[in-house]
Amino acid sequence: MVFKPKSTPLYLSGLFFFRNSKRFLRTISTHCSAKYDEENDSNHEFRNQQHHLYLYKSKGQHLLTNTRILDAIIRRSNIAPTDTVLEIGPGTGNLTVKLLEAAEKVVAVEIDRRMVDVLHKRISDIGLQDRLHVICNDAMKAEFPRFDLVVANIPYGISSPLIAKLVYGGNSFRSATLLLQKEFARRLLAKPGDSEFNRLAVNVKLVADVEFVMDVSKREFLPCPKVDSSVVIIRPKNEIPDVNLNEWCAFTRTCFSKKNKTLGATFKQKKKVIQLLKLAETTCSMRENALVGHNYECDEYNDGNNEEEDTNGEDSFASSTSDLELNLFKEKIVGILKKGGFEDKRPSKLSNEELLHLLSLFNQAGIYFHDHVKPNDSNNANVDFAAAYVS
Ligand SMILES: C[S@@+](CC[C@H](N)C(=O)[O-])C[C@H]1O[C@@H](n2cnc3c(N)ncnc32)[C@H](O)[C@@H]1O
Repeated sequence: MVFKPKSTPLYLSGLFFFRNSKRFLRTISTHCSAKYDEENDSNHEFRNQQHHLYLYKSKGQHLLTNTRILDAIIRRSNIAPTDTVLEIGPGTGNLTVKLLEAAEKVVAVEIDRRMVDVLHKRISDIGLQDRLHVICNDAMKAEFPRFDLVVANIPYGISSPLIAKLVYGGNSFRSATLLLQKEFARRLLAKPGDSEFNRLAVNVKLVADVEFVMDVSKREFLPCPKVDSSVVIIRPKNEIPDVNLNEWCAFTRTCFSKKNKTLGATFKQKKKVIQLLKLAETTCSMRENALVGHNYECDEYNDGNNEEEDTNGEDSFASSTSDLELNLFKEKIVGILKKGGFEDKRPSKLSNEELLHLLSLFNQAGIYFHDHVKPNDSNNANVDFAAAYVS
């Protein structure tokens, strides 16, 4: 039987309706004319003309409408009836309704006030408003209350910083089931030696395990995006290696700055040698000051992670440093790489254990990558999670 769309306009609530038939979904999608109005809208908005609802591409507003997939996400998330679930980007609430059926409470963080209004109305209509707490804010700025799990179809534009915020931001939770752009999910799941292996995977793997759940076709969203998606589950590890996380993130940033170059080539660059020498001297003087009880402020130094900001400081530092000093320091670096057998290795082929070993060799030799390393700074209390992600 072929579904024939009614000629009457589809109301906003049409975006809530679930159908298992893909044919129906495609028909709905065409019929509701959530269309990409490129001629009239240079801001690339999707425009639902009948309902005056604009779905912003820039906010990643692609609503997941297939019940079968929503149910599979809920099933794989292992939600207990006592759980508080954090949902980032609830939109009109297709997933939120199902989360509320499975969990005790849902905390939803949504940036778009119009979506929040629609969500409140929808959840009140089914009488579940007491168990929903909505925070109308940017998920990257919001402070998350306590939660047990994350389950979300997130806006893909914030995938990297959001994952860094979750796994490095000091929250304690069991797992995060996330719908991500397929290519991004592949990068997150990549292993050493895979062509997609990168710093994001390395940083996430240090503190969490990532499991692939399923691919989701772009046809399951309204309006249809250009890319396919995948669901993954991220589970924070119970035990993480004893390493300063800020130091680790700065180290992997250096190693993967040219991920297909050998570590020897990366570390021998003059700019890198100057940067590390400056950090080594800073750290050394910080330690000396700490020993005599001084309070030190490092405002005059950059964090070593922003290469552009570093340039000025390094120029003046370089001009006050002799070539001999620089060469000696470069030899020290190369000696460490050789000692560990890393000089000809490429970072994209190294396991986290190997990278941790190299970092410990550097640190033992007084070479640091993050400029706030203090003698006993091992509790990682203030991890700069923003430094952990790759844009
Ligand atoms: C892909 S849609 C998902 C909607 C809904 N969860 C679903 O599956 O149908 C992403 C949602 O995230 C919201 N959003 C976009 N950027 C955000 C941000 N920085 N913080 C919080 N929410 C955001 C959008 O307004 C949109 O409602």
